[in-house]
Amino acid sequence: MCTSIIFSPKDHYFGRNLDLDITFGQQVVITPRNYPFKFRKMPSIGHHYAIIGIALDNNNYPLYFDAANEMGLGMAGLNYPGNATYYKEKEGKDNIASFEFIPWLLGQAANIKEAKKILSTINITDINFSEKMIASPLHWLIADKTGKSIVVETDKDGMHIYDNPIGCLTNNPQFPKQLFNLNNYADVSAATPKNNFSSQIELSDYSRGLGSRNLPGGMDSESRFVRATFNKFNAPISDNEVENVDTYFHILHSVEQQKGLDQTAPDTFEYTIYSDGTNLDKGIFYYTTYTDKQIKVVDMHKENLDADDLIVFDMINKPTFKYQN
Ligand SMILES: C[C@H](CCC(=O)NCCS(=O)(=O)O)[C@H]1CC[C@H]2[C@@H]3[C@H](O)C[C@@H]4C[C@H](O)CC[C@]4(C)[C@H]3C[C@H](O)[C@]12C
Repeated sequence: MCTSIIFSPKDHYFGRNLDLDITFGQQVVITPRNYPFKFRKMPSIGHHYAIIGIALDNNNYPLYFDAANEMGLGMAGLNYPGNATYYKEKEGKDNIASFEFIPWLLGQAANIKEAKKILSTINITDINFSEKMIASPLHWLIADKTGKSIVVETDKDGMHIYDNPIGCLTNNPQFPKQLFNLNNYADVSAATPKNNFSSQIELSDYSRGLGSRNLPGGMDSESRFVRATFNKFNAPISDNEVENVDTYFHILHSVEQQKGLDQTAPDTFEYTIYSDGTNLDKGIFYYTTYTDKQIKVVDMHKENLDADDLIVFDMINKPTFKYQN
């Protein structure tokens, strides 16, 4: 499972937890403006917005999991099994394979308004990247530096583009159902609850935190959707980049999956491989990994964004301890 959010305390931070039971050898990849993006059914784009994010560098082709461009538009693909449907090529449409969707949109759109325009002519096709790497069933959270976000789901009945009023996405079920489910948690609060149970019974607030007792704690996607949304909307807001980045990671880590809790096969467990976030206003990319919670930083503007070759950084995974004696 995965969780993606946009958090807007002052600047806007967009990214995700990537939860899986296998790792692909992903890296931090910057695609500079003059890297030629090739598409299976559309003409190449020789000049485009620069992009930073996590990708699998497959023979010099960036297969992005999540990314943001230099204009402050971000996009993440999350598993959507059983629902995601990709279509046959359609005449008169821009036929884009699911693995090309992130480069196509982030290469050309500066914000949600422009993304919606591009989306109106897209047909997401069922073309596989290769025989070994078949199309993944995904849906996408897309957000910009105004704090707005949308969700794109390609279901059996066609493509849906939903405005996302809460800036959060996990996995199944469909986004409108996830949003509706929040109604069940209207009584969850950061404050000490009042006794609405009965005025005839005396109840005591024997512990702090009783207002959030009914937050769902599971690893499942509905629980993470509710928890991430509650935690985000109750998070402190600061003027300070370091404090805001720190809070952003607290939100993502509050829904992270510890190894051993989500079994996918005998002796195999899904876990949060990495958490990342881009400051959409400044083009600064931050990440942590399961084994190294120290926040790592890659500033896209410190690189030559007019280059034509991918710029790749290995993810730092080594646990860091600060010994005090
Ligand atoms: C599995 C990842 C999503 C994480 C997630 O939602 N996990 C939940 C698993 S589950 O529901 O609980 O089973 C997705 C996100 C981006 C995906 C990758 C990107 O789309 C890039 C390529 C696309 C190729 O078609 C397949 C390999 C791949 C390299 C994808 C592998 C995998 O499907 C990724 C890594």
